[in-house]
Amino acid sequence: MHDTVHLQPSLFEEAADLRLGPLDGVQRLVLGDGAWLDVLPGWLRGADQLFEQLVATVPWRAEQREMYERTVDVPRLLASYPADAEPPHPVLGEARAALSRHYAAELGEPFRTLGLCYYRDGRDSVAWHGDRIGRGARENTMVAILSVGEPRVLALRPRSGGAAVVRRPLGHGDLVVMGGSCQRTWEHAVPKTARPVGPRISIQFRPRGVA
Ligand SMILES: O=C(O)CCC(=O)C(=O)O
Ligand SMILES: [Fe+2]
Repeated sequence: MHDTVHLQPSLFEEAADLRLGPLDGVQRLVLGDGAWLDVLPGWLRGADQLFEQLVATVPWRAEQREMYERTVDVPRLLASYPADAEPPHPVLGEARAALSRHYAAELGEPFRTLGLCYYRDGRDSVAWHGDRIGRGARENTMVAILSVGEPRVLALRPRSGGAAVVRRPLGHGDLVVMGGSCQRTWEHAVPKTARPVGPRISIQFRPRGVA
């Protein structure tokens, strides 16, 4: 008689599969009006695995808001982790620490909070906005975004108008950092799309008081 053998990846193997690369390959795109965008494709190896774990373990929140006297669903799922909260996965704590080290001199303070957005399909989106609820409305700051799952386009456009729209597909462990005056002088969005796209999770790292 044979025993059934269940082949399960060990915790060690899972941890080894998930790895952040060095940040020294980051490339800066000068957007104009004092804004810039740093990009590093594939910063996190094993990002698809992290995507699956976050889908399963994060307490996702569906929100609604009032619009023109109607209540509408916010078209994405959300989760937020304040400065003193444990991130939903240890590798995200490592990512925050690595970003804080890399940008210490330029940012002058560490990244603190985590915000997560889960775009289930092409109908999920975020409309044009700047992260201007907090200090980003008045001061230069940074918002770093790690993307896992399937790529979605992050679009950026200057508030001053003009045709210049930057479009970056982000997924599978890609990193971008919006910096300088980006939250004041530019807007960003993840547009809806009719193309068949897979699900994506965006993990945003922000300093205290930036939202
Ligand atoms: O999904 C993204 O990468 C952008 C999310 C975003 O702009 C926000 O939550 O403020
Ligand atoms: Fe934003």
